[in-house]
Amino acid sequence: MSDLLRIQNLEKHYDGFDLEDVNLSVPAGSVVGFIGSNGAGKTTTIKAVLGLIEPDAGTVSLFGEETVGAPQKRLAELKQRIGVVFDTCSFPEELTVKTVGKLMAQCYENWNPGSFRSFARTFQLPEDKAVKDLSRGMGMKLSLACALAHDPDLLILDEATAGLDPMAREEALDTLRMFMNEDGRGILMSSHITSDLEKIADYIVCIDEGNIVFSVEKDAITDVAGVAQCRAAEFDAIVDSGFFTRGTLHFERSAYGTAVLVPDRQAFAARFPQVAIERSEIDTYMSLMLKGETR
Ligand SMILES: Nc1ncnc2c1ncn2[C@@H]1O[C@H](COP(=O)(O)OP(=O)(O)OP(=O)(O)O)[C@@H](O)[C@H]1O
Repeated sequence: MSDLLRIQNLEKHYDGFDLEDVNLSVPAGSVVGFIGSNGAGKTTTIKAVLGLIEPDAGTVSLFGEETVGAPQKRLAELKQRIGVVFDTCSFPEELTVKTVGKLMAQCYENWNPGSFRSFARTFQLPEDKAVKDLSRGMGMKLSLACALAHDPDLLILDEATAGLDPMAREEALDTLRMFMNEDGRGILMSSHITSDLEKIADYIVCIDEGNIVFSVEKDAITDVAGVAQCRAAEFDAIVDSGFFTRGTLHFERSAYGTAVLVPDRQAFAARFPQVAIERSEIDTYMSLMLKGETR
C-alpha cells in the first residue's frame, strides 16, 4: 500500500516549544486520527505538511514526492490533490456561499461546480447567505464542501468537526465515509472528539509536547486493549508477575483502586481472571499513556 503522506523525523522549534522527530504516514485507503492535548503540535505538523511553515529538519512526502525544499510551483501542483479544512472558516466575510464556490473554481483545476452545489445542498447551506452570517458550524460545513468539491486524493482536517452539533457531525462523518469509498484516498484528521475517530479512523497517532507518543491501529485500542480496575493486592500481584516488562505498565491510582492499561485484554483475563477488565476507549488509552505512571 503506498503512502499518500509520509512525514519523517520532522522538527520545528519555537521559543518554548519543540516539535521533535515526528514520524507519521497516511497510507492510501486509510483514515489516520491525530490526537493530543492543546498545544501538543498537531497544527504545527499539519502546517509543515502544507508548506505553510518551514520545518527545521525532516522530510515530508506527498504522493511519493519530497516537498521540503521543492519549488513552490510543484508544491502548489501537489496541493491541488489535497482538500484542507482548518477549525475556522477563513473565506472573505462578504462573499456568499455561491461566490465562495466561484472563487474556489479559480483555485482548483478539478473544481466541480455541480459537486459543490450538491455538498452545499446536503449541508443545507443557503447559497445567497454571506460568510459573515453563517454560524460556526455552517462555516465548517462550507469549508468541508470546498475541500471535497475538487475531488482530492487526500483530506487534511484540523479540528474540522469542532463546532458541529452531534447530528451535523454524524452527517460530516457519513460524507467522509463516502469520500473513502473510492480507492486510493486517505484522510489525516486531527480531533479532540475521539468518539468521532472511534467511528472512522483506521490508525491513531498521538502527539504530546511535540513528540509522538504512540501510533497504533485503532482496533488495537478499542478491540484488543483494555483497562483493568485493580485493588491494591491485585495490583501488587500484577507487578510481581512479570506480565508487563519494565516500562510497559501504565497505570493511574484513584480512590477506587488502580486503573491499568492492558495491551491485550484477552491474554490479561486468561492470566488474571479475578481482575475486572473493560474495553478501552481512545480517551482512556491516551489518558493512561500520557498522564498515568509508568513502571
Ligand atoms: N508561530 C508560532 N510562534 C511561536 N510558537 C508557536 C507558533 N505556532 C505555534 N506555536 C506554539 O507551538 C505549540 C504547538 O501549537 P499547535 O497549534 O501545533 O498545537 P495543537 O496541538 O494544534 O493544539 P490545539 O489542540 O490547541 O489546536 C504551542 O505551544 C504554540 O504556542
